[in-house]
Amino acid sequence: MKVVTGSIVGAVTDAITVRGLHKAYGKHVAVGGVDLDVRAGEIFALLGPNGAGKTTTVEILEGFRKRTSGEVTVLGTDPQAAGADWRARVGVVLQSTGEFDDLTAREVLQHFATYYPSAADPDEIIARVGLAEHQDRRTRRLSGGQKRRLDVALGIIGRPELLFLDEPTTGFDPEARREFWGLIRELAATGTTILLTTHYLEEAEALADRVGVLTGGRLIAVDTPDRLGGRGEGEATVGWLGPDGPATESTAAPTVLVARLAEQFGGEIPGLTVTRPSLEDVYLRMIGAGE
Ligand SMILES: Nc1ncnc2c1ncn2[C@@H]1O[C@H](COP(=O)(O)OP(=O)(O)OP(=O)(O)O)[C@@H](O)[C@H]1O
Repeated sequence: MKVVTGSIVGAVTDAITVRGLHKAYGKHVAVGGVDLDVRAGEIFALLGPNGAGKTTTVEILEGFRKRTSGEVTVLGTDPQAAGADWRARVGVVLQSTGEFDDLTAREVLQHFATYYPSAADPDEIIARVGLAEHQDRRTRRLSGGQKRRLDVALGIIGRPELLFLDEPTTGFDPEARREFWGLIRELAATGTTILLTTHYLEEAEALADRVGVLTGGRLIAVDTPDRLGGRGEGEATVGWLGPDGPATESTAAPTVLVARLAEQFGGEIPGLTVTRPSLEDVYLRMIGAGE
């Protein structure tokens, strides 16, 4: 039997389709009309300040919260009405760590593997998340970062088609974060769709095919990290070391300026830099404007 994993728009299959999503907690509108498509196989990062509505949106997509109104399709099904078969196709890594205290990482994974119809080999998953050395340690004795890896392992043990990661690398050291990014890229390369929320702009830049910026319950932009907010098209800043010290100039035509400077200096321009706004620059500008 052919498994249909989402709605088909043109030639692109969508793992997630959201139209006019609203969620209110009493009088407080947490999500105020979000439209979103996440394509099958892509890594999509949802960015936004505290309280923007990311967790609410993601938990509605995961089937953990009920929406007030709007249409949501995840892997071809409305999560609010989905059953165990659908749940087995979706992996979830929540913000808070589960506590299994006296069980070892290996035992926890072996236990959770029994819940899925086609679970991965727990030993392979332990190795993939970099917990092989600590697999026989009681989980209460794992460090914060190691617990987070176990959370990720639990999210992928069922071989999900779609993986939700809520702030996956909070508390990771830089090396662990880079390793984790490698793991996420590997999962995406083998066809897993990934929706992650993060407060780390460099994480979104390193991983995401597309990013969405949510603020005040509204999605104000969706684009590739290098194009978000007109990044790459706007002015660049050219810096160099002039006779009177460091100099900078913002220009829409940096190549022309560099050529002129090269002529002035008769060759190499001392201390030359050409920079565009970082993802963080455009993100901060956007959420500032959205407030
Ligand atoms: N169960 C709830 N009851 C009432 N209000 C809630 C509830 N959950 C969230 N909210 C409110 O809804 C808004 C959106 O919260 P949400 O947790 O979705 O934001 P977030 O973008 O995930 O924030 P963070 O980055 O801090 O995790 C906030 O104003 C929050 O206070």
